[in-house]
Amino acid sequence: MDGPIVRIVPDELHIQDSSFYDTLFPKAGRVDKYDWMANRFSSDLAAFTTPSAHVHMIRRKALNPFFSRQRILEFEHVVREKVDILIEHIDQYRKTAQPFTLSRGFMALGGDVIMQYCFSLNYNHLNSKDFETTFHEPFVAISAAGLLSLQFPIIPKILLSLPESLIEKMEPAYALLFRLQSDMRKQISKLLESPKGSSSASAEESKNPSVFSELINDPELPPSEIKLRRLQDEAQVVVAAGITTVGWALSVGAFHIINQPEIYGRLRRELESAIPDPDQELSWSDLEKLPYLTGCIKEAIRLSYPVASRNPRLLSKPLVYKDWVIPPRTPVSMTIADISDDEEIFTEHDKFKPERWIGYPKARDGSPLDRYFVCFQKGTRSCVGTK
Ligand code: HEM
Repeated sequence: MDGPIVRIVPDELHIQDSSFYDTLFPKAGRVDKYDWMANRFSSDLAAFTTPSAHVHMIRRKALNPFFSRQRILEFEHVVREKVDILIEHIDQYRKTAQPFTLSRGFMALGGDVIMQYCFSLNYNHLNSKDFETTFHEPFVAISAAGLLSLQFPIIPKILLSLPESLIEKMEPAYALLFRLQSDMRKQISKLLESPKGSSSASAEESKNPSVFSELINDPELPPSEIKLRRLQDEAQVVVAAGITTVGWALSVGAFHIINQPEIYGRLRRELESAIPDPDQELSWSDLEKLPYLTGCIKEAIRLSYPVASRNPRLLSKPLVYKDWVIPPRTPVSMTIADISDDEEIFTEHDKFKPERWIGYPKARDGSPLDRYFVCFQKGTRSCVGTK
């Protein structure tokens, strides 16, 4: 097994060449996913799992407005409220000199923010004792089951036919997942039953309408797309995709910053000079202009390896790679970690080096380093939650 192209399973090729990423994940044109992989998380009707580029486009178009920069900025005050709760708890641990697991705090934060945004529901994981309750365990259990389901697609079907109480005994982490699914079902059913154009009672309670209360009223979505099962799949994927990625990136970033006094000191100095009065908050629009903070965020995401699996794509046109021409619709994959770990691009790739992102850095091949920041993937099927 040598060279940049490897046939990793009988019908799939894998390419290891960072400069080819933009070609396999283009910004336009028909890019299908591999249908063999669609149902491994038992949510085959979500935009993320949809194999067909055409159906994906319909689903993605409906999701995009909720994740625009403007919409996220309007929600900033809620994120701050939740962050303040986390900080209060950390302060208590500090005062009482009690150890605690910071990564659990970040998972709780991610869960509370995303459930509030998507459903106007407050799961209040941030106030569970020692952040005991988070979505971390159920989503890890789903990911592990997903690997098995990929090879044995019968498994999710069998699991889904068993009583929930039995599955909970086999894997207790599923208890929280079932609660989440049941809440989503109830919430979506309530929204579906409410007259078109009106928002649900729970959405009214919130200062912000929720993603799903609006999605259901999207006039451009065909009726077949506004069905309970389909919306439940979408909700589960949005929640799963957002919580563990963000929670883990924050944990990895905090680990490196806390353990390296030089990095901690430089970040602190940048923040202190930008926020001379700690009672005067700086908005996200101002924070994102701070170069060292931005470098820390990018390194945290790069080194958290958010999506570690390979990502096969099927393109409708022949793919030309060096001397090879790959026939249309051949599943071809690349893996984000291969690019994030490419020593030719990120020297000392395993080191947390925020300064590598400062200024307008270039990779050795002369392209902007940002070209190789592929943690959100690229092109038509890249992450919807980048803002
Ligand atoms: C550090 C943060 C995050 C990273 C690094 C990340 C990374 C990714 C990647 C690599 C994909 C493509 C996966 C694939 O196709 O196999 C993806 C898709 C997706 N992400 Fe994220 N994500 C992050 C945060 C979020 C957040 C906060 C949300 C929403 C609350 C979100 C929602 C989604 C959705 C819905 C998709 C599917 C998009 C589609 O197929 O059109 N992600 N993400």
